[in-house]
Amino acid sequence: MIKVTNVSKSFEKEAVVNQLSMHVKKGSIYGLLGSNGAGKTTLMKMLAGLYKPDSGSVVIDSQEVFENVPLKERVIFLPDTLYFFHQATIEQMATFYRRTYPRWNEKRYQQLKQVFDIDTSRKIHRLSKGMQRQVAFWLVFSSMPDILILDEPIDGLDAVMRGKIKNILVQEVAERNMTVLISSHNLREVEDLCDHVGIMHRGQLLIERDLDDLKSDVHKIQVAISEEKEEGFLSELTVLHKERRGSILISIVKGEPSKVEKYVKTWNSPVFDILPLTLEEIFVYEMGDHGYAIENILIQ
Ligand SMILES: Nc1ncnc2c1ncn2[C@@H]1O[C@H](COP(=O)(O)OP(=O)(O)OP(=O)(O)O)[C@@H](O)[C@H]1O
Repeated sequence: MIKVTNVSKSFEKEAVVNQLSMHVKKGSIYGLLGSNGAGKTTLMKMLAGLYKPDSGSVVIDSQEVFENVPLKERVIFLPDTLYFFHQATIEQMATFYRRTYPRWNEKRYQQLKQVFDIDTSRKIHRLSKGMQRQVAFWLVFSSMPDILILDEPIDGLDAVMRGKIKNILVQEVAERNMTVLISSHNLREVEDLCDHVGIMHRGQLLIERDLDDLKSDVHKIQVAISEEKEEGFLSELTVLHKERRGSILISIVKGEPSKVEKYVKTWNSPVFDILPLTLEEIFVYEMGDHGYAIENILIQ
C-alpha cells in the first residue's frame, strides 16, 4: 500500500532522511518509533505529500504522492502542532473539511458528537489543548481517510479520551481496512495498538518488523553465572545489553527462543528465566545496539 524506496531529504545540506525504504501494508497500524530528531516528522510529511523527496520515491497504491490531489484526498496527516483557521468554530472548520475531503461522512460527524460532546458553535482556539485535539480527531474521522498519518497524536488527551480514540481507530481498521501510521514516544500507548513497527534513527530505518515477530525475537534472560564464566557464556549469544546483580546476570539477547533456551540450559544454571520484552525495552536495546547510549538504564 505505502511503499517508500530509497528516499532522502536534506535541509540546508544536512541529510534528515537518508536512503530510507519502508513498507506499510494495507489495513495495518504501523508504529513509527525513533529518537528525537530521527526524521520521523519529515518522513511523514513526505508520505502525506507535503514535502517532495530530494530523491527516491513515495508511492501509495502504485502512485507517486507528491502533488497528487486525488490521492491526497484519501490521505490525512494529523501533525503534532494542530492548525485551525483563525477564530473558526468547530462547525466552520467542519465546512472546510466537507469541501476538502469528498468522502466526508455527515452521518458519522453527527454520530461522533456523542463521543466528543463539544458544542460545535464554540471557537476552536478557545478550547483547551486536549479538546482541540479531540476536534482534530472528530474532523479526521468524519473525513473517512484510507490512510491516516498521526504525529504524536495522543499528547494532551486524558486517559478516557485516549481509550475512546484508540477504539475508533481499531474499529476503522477492522471495518474499513484503513491504514494507520502513528509516530509516538509513548511506547506503552502504541504497544497494544500497532501490529508493525519501524524504528528510525538518524534518518534511517533500523528495523521494520511485525511486532509479534519482533517480540518473539528479543528476550530478557536471567541466569546465575559467575563473573569468570560470563564472557564464555555470552560469547555464543547476540547480546544487546547486560547487567550484573550479584551472582545473577541479566542480559537482553536476540535470537529464536527455542535456540536461546537450549543453549542456556547447557550451562546448568540454578536460576534461569527467559522473559519477553516490552516495546519500550525493545526500543531502548535496539537503539543501544546502534550506538544510542543506554548504559544507565536499569532493567526492571
Ligand atoms: N523545515 C526544516 N528546516 C530545517 N531543518 C529541519 C526542518 N524540519 C526538520 N528539520 C531538522 O530535521 C531533523 C529531523 O526533524 P524531524 O522533526 O523530522 O524529527 P523527528 O524524528 O520527528 O523528531 P522528534 O521525535 O524530536 O519530534 C532535525 O534535526 C530538525 O532540526
